[in-house]
Amino acid sequence: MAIGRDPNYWTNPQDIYPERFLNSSIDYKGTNFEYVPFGSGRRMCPSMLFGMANVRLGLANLLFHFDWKLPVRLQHLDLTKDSGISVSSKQLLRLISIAASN
Ligand code: HEM
Repeated sequence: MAIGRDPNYWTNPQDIYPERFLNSSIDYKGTNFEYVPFGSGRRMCPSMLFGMANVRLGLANLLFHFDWKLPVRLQHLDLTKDSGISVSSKQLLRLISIAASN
């Protein structure tokens, strides 16, 4: 089981529910061991800040320039995991982009 999906620490861990992080004290910086996207301790990712800046910059640009829709209902997304060294989805996540009018 992936650390970030342990039901001992997360309510409905398989659900897509980003709001779970609102008003939560859990962050990604390596001291909350139920959520360690960059690892923790002396071997944790040395590029955490660079990585976060790039994720935020890319995401902000995509959200600024496009409106996004799912082709299926959120509940119908197939979240089956692929096997491998890191967690990824077996099915591609397909989205519909609509040029924003800003
Ligand atoms: C969002 C982007 C990134 C994520 C989620 C991420 C995540 C991780 C994770 C989980 C580890 C293993 C930590 C551990 O063993 O405890 C790691 C290690 C590492 N990452 Fe990243 N990383 C990201 C971006 C980057 C970038 C952009 C670079 C380089 C420019 C980088 C360089 C490294 C290096 C060199 C290590 C090995 C550190 C060591 O073993 O001492 N990472 N990263």
